[in-house]
Amino acid sequence: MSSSSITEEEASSQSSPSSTLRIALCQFNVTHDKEKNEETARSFLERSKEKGAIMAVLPEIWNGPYATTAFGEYAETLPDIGDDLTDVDKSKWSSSSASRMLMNAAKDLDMWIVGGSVSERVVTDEEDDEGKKIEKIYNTCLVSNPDGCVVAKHRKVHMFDIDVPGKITFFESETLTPGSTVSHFESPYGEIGVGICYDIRFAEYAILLRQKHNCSVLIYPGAFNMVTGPAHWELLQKARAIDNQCYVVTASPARTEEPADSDDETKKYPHYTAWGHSTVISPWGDVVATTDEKESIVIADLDLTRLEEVRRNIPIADQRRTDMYALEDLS
Ligand SMILES: NC(=O)CCC(=O)C(=O)O
Repeated sequence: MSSSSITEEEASSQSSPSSTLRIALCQFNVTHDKEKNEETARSFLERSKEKGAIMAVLPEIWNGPYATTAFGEYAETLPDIGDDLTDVDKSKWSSSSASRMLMNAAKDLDMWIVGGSVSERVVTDEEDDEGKKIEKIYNTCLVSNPDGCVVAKHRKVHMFDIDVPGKITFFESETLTPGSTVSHFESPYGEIGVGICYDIRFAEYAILLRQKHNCSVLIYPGAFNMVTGPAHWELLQKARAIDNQCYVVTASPARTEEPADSDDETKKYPHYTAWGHSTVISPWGDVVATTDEKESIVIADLDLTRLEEVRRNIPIADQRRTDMYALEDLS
């Protein structure tokens, strides 16, 4: 045997995805204090590592308030796919403390991090009537591999623009621009798809991740609310899991109550009450792990052999009537 030969065990681990993925969902209180939020996120990531997680997921908009009027103030210039910590000081995103925290944590802790989302500022080449460059703000998720390198960057595709009179009105598109990529990344656990919160309502997006990009896990950092959370959060996760015979993973901020003190700095932006309940659903539609509204780290072991079993038992992928209907990836 030559010295470059590999054992059968090594060969099988190279040719097929690893079969169990321990994932941690970091559900924590998000405050108005950016620095404090970064410290909290880092400490939840460290605790996830201590619990044996290989991958950790943060919530949607974890570095500041989830409010259309706050997105601009908290926005940062973010790295792109392929960027890592080499020469960060010379990079245009060097002032992004959120990105630095995520990439450093991934490297220090030797973990995959699906970095929830933060608001991203992009200065375009377009100019307004006064010749000033037009800026766009996106709701963006960065995924870092254990080398601290960005392997996916998802800009929320579907804007959370809803009006349920007397209950909840929210228009992300007042300040945010939608992205236009179907986002996924390769990992030792197979291809993993990424969406953000409201994206989970769109079956077509998840179907593309499964059918065109062969994803086994769909991850949605999210922040549902007290109206749609109890009604739709778990059902939507189950629907996407069953439609696509994939694991579906969500991570939400913990629920914080509206502060009573009207002089408080925290009154600067309207309060958004998150539903919480970060969850993992299996390809069969079972709840693998979940929590309530309080701070917690949800740990789940994703058995990837279960995917093959469910797909073999109910072979919808082969039974699809592609002579009757089709879904195209136009992105
Ligand atoms: N942050 C969001 O996209 C919220 C989505 C939501 O609550 C919904 O009902 O959908």
